[in-house]
Amino acid sequence: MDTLRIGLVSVSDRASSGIYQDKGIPALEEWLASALTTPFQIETRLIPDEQSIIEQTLCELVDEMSCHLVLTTGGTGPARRDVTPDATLAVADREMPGFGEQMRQISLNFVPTAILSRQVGVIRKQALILNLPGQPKSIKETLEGLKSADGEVKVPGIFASVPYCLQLLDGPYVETNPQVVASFRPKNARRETLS
Ligand SMILES: Nc1ncnc2c1ncn2[C@@H]1O[C@H](COP(=O)(O)OP(=O)(O)OP(=O)(O)O)[C@@H](O)[C@H]1O
Ligand SMILES: Nc1nc2c(c(=O)[nH]1)N[C@H]1C(S)=C(S)[C@@H](COP(=O)(O)O)O[C@H]1N2
Repeated sequence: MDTLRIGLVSVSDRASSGIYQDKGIPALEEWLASALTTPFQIETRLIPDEQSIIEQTLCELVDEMSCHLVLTTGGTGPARRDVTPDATLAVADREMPGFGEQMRQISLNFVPTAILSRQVGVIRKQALILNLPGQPKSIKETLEGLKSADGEVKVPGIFASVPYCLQLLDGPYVETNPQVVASFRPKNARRETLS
């Protein structure tokens, strides 16, 4: 069985030039380690907010590194240099509008400025590419969703739908820790695994 390959792209002028330390990739790595119960490999890239560099990086991760999933963080807002969604759309074969819609829904429970994120989800070849905002805390918020103090899910995180999406793209069978995020797939798509 093919192992899940995940590309992580932190898009930040200041982190990529060393003005501050990048917290995006560590936050993504930490969250994935807590959420995934099936094996995965990671490729990371830290780049500035330059549309051509973002496009090249996404293409390299999907076309050459054969990633099944690419998560970006940063550069989704309205500022002039925020161009991650534009780069993502430019390399997309198809849009998956539900991901952007659901992320903004979730984020509105955390910050009123959630509507300022232009984040998108797209498919390029075999890969699902998702834009997350740049605030490191938004990574957990959008992937995992909103829970009450006793752990009850109030708004499901977008990662609930990622394993089934990857399956529909003929990618590996991915399972998650339900305490972090319960992945959902229709009954006829479920497989017994030895995990
Ligand atoms: N990679 C990162 N590591 C740590 N903190 C980050 C990172 N990216 C963003 N942040 C924080 O989140 C805030 C909002 O993110 P946004 O993507 O809008 O950054 P930005 O102000 O455009 O940053 P930059 O100038 O680095 O591109 C930033 O001001 C910063 O405090
Ligand atoms: N979950 C979550 N979503 C969020 C935020 C956040 O802190 N948490 N910040 C918002 C803000 S303030 C902006 S400007 C947009 C775009 O952020 P970006 O440019 O860092 O991608 O994301 C929004 N979405």
